Amino acid sequence: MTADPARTAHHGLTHRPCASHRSAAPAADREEPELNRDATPRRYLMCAPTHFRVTYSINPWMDPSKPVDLPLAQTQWEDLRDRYRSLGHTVELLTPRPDLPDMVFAANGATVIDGRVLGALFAYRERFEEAGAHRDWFRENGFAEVHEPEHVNEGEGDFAVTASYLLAGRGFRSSPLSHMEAQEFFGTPVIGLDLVDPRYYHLDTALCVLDAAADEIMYYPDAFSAGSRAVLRRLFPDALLAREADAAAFGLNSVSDGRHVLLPQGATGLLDPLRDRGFEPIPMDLGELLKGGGSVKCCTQELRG
Ligand SMILES: CN(C)C(=N)NCCC[C@H](N)C(=O)O
Repeated sequence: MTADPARTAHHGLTHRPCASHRSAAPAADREEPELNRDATPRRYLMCAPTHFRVTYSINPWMDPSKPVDLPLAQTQWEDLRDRYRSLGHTVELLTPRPDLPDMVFAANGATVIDGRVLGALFAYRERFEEAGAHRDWFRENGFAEVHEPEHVNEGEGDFAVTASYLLAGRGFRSSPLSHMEAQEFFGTPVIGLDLVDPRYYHLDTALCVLDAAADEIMYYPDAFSAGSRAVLRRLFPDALLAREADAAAFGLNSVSDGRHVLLPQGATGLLDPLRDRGFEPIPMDLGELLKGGGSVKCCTQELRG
């Protein structure tokens, strides 16, 4: 495989001191990173895992032979919801449906920018009806413009919003045609990114927006084609690059409010790099939801504007 210069030159992290360098310093000399980031209040849409189960497999993480501990899934999900609220964010709730076991992954149901809603069209029959439940929720909750899409897109699973771009994944779920549809609808330049590893089947398993206003992201380079990696390097030269172990722990499936980064607890290698940039990482245990192939971000749809 061709070496990726951004990755090899910095031990997996671009333009920041490596975590292991910091911890090697004597305690007295160690500089504590400054927390210089501002959180902005967010509004999120979530759906309780009341009917969550793994009875089919539509991604490599789902194994129907592994039982889900539903009470534990519920507790983990409530911890996430309560954490958002304790940080000052608003959490809206979508009513779970017994026939839609993946509905807890609310990020996939739509993409909202400036109060305008681009609905989802799911790739798999098993999730098809979630899209209508989302659209109904938006209509009932005062969102005037709700677009029913023509092309397959799995909401924020494959769309990530920064100030300058709508980053759009393709390869496993969302159709490239949905990228043009989103660009037309939102009037935001879409950057299409090819996902090449089935474990990272949605963009939000491989890339996370840390500070939308500053176009600051983190991502796992190997989840993308060579051309898409080049595009990401060009547009985001200061991005935090995640290592394999943290990507495999779903570390890119995180949610940032500009200061706090709620991330799956197994992604320990991201903690120091995030702190070095002035973020406050908050590890969350969503182990039961991981059995469905999702974590923090998958459970969280952001209602922008
Ligand atoms: C962002 N990710 C990864 C998500 N936003 N969603 C998780 C979807 C999981 C579901 N079983 C599926 O395979 O569709």
